[in-house]
Amino acid sequence: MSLAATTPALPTTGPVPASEEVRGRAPQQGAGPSRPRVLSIAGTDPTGGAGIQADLKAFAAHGAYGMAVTTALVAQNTHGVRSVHVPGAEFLTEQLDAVSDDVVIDAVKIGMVADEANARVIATWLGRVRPPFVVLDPVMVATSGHRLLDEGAEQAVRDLVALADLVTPNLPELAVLLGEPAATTWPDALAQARRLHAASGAVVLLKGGHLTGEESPDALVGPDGVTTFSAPRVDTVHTHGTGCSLSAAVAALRPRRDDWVGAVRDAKTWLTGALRAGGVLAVGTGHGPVDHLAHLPTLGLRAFSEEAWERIAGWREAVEGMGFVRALADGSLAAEDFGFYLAQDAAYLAEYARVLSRASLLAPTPEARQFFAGAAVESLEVEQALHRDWLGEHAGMDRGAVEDVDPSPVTAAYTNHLHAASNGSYAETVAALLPCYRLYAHIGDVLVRRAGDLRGHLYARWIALYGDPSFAEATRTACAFADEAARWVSPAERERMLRAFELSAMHEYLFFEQGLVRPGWPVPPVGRQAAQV
Ligand SMILES: Nc1ncnc2c1ncn2[C@@H]1O[C@H](COP(=O)(O)OP(=O)(O)OP(=O)(O)O)[C@@H](O)[C@H]1O
Ligand SMILES: Cc1ncc(COP(=O)(O)O)c(N)n1
Repeated sequence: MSLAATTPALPTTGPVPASEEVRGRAPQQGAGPSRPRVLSIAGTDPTGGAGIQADLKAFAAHGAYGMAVTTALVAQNTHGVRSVHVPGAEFLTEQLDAVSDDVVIDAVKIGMVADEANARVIATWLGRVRPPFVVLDPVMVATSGHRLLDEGAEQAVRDLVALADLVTPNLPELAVLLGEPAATTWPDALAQARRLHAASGAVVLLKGGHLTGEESPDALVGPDGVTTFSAPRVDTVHTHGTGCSLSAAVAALRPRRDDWVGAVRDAKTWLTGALRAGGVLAVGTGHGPVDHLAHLPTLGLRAFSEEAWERIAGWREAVEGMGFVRALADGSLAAEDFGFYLAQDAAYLAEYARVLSRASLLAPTPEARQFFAGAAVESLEVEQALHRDWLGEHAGMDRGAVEDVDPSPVTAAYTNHLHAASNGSYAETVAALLPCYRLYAHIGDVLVRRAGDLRGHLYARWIALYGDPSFAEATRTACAFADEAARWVSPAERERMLRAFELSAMHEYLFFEQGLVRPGWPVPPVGRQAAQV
């Protein structure tokens, strides 16, 4: 999202915040409340995409404490509105007073008011209880075409606009508020928004969702001019409740931002992500909702390492069944093939250690930093040295040649993937590193099982190393760190983690495979027949 034209910050309009003293109580001392307390005054949507239900999700998504007063009960779903029940002005007053007699309200968002009597109640309440930030979404007609505001109540909503700090009309609503025909171009809509601001004093957030084009622009029009917010138009039919969600997000953000520009910029960035993720929510068969929580970790998901392990079931089976692993288990693997494999493993571990170091650098806790730094040292010092000793002393390779061995294209592709993942987040880095632990520990088990009695086995020491309980323990720790990292990422990042894990598993397969299939690649010199290793 870019700011196409930026003007200086719009000042906060509206009278002085309601303080606790106004309500006859001692002001709070010390630290302020941990979250903004934000109220939605709106209608309902039992399918959860619009109205109060959407507002509460948008509040929560922005870390606000959400409250809600109901103007109307709406029987609706993703296809449209079936009927509307308005409990009435008296009950609305009781709800509003019940909240404001008890709770300090840091911001209020007003959506569907339903009828003139409700609008008048809200206007009276605002005159008495004036939250510091008042956002009005002048809901009139649902996307489905159903009226959500009585005909004849339009003047009452115009009066509410004059009491609001921010009003968020779409193009048809803007036209109704001005008593003019709807604008069909963005410049015409901006001119109308200027007129509404001049007539009402409220800052206008003009929404361009109803236009067509590559972008879905919005604009703040206030005393200091126009600030345009441009975001890519998401190709989706799931736009139910976007207006509700945007205005609620702005109300939730405003107490923690310096001005409306800051609040709208962040709310719009969030909404674009929520629109992108809405398609896979699978709520209803009509115009579905956006995913209000697209950016948040999902606490209910399974452990990452379990889900990832299941995802690679195919690769796992393929590795278990491959000729290289079978030959290693029954001892029939040619020394030359084993030598090539070990030399590539040494080349791989040198890079693997660098990515482990990067994981240590990115790790959020001392325990994780220590684990990955330790693993990097181990990779470099122990495993590489072991490989060199084995190759030099047992597999008959020249020690210098092993140290200099170039990574094969397969090895290079694997380590390039690891380095690329480590340019992402800590979570992605750990996810990419994990298959090396997990698959090796697994293959170690498979080898130990298949080889049976290791006495006299040509590759006994190697098999014993990977079947070692301490390696299994390190694998469990690495999984635990990956699971912990995954708890705090958004669904999109979790998907990147899974993809990184899956790609590493695929590279593991190819890495084993090159032990037997390596057409035309430079093979390090292997002189003598391997002694038992
Ligand atoms: N397809 C889209 N891609 C990106 N942003 C969109 C899209 N559709 C709407 N928006 C954005 O969603 C917000 C709401 O815009 P819109 O003009 O649709 O308001 P609305 O008609 O009041 O919404 P609602 O659908 O809830 O009635 C604006 O920020 C708008 O730019
Ligand atoms: C209670 C309520 N408030 C607002 C809307 C508008 O949302 P949309 O235009 O996306 O249907 C709605 N459908 N229901």
